[in-house]
Amino acid sequence: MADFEDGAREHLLSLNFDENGGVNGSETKIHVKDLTRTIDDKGLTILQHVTLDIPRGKIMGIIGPSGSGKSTLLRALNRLWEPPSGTVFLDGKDITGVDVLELRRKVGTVADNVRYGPQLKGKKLRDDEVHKLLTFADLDSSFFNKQGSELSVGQAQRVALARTLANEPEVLLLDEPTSALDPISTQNIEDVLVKLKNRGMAIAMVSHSIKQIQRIADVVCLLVGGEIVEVLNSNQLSEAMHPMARRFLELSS
Ligand SMILES: Nc1ncnc2c1ncn2[C@@H]1O[C@H](COP(=O)(O)OP(=O)(O)OP(=O)(O)O)[C@@H](O)[C@H]1O
Repeated sequence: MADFEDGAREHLLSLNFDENGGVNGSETKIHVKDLTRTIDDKGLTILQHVTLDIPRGKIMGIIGPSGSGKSTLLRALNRLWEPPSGTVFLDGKDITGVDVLELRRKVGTVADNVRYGPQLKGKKLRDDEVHKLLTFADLDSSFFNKQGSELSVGQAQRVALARTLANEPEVLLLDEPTSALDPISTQNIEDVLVKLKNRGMAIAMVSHSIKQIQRIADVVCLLVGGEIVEVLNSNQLSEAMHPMARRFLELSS
């Protein structure tokens, strides 16, 4: 990253991650088992029997058409809704048995808007740590004192990322994290995500950009109509069999 402070990267990467922390391809961080979500009064099924492993030290891209259940799936992973059937395990432990605040600290979601602006001070970080986290999210220190209403959508996305990282999560859930960013900021954030996964973080990222998935995801999961229809290594995307995956690939080339 061009204007990246060395100290900022070191600070964040020295937070809670395993110092031996290389990539461990096969270790499952989150295991989703037979998750279904229905909205009974509307007769809607949003997720159907979803079973999935989200590995530690990797980026899992989640793709699929609009309304296919991608965000709903992400939100189940830190109990933003409680599944009526199915189980989510974090490090092998059923998340319904984990204190919900502790769970959300470990499994951080980057909200797509920041209504209350940067309030990192409240997290008992020193000012210099706050500045470093903002820098890490490709923002300069002037954002420290800005209100949410003063932020552009893209700035708000980056502030949300900084706020989430301040909690030192072990799992990062990202719902179209760069949808409002210019290509340079997008690249900077992608660089950060790759560094975080290389230090052992498990990252699940919904993205409508196949090119972004090809750039930074290790594994790709395709959701169609609330069902997982294909899981592939991202470098094998061109071998995808499902017609929706093929169509996505065609349109993004
Ligand atoms: N609480 C709810 N009540 C009724 N329908 C819901 C509810 N939450 C989600 N839905 C519906 O479930 C489906 C899946 O929504 P979701 O936001 O998970 O899709 P998505 O794949 O993330 O879509 P997009 O790519 O457009 O963001 C949509 O049809 C949505 O309208």
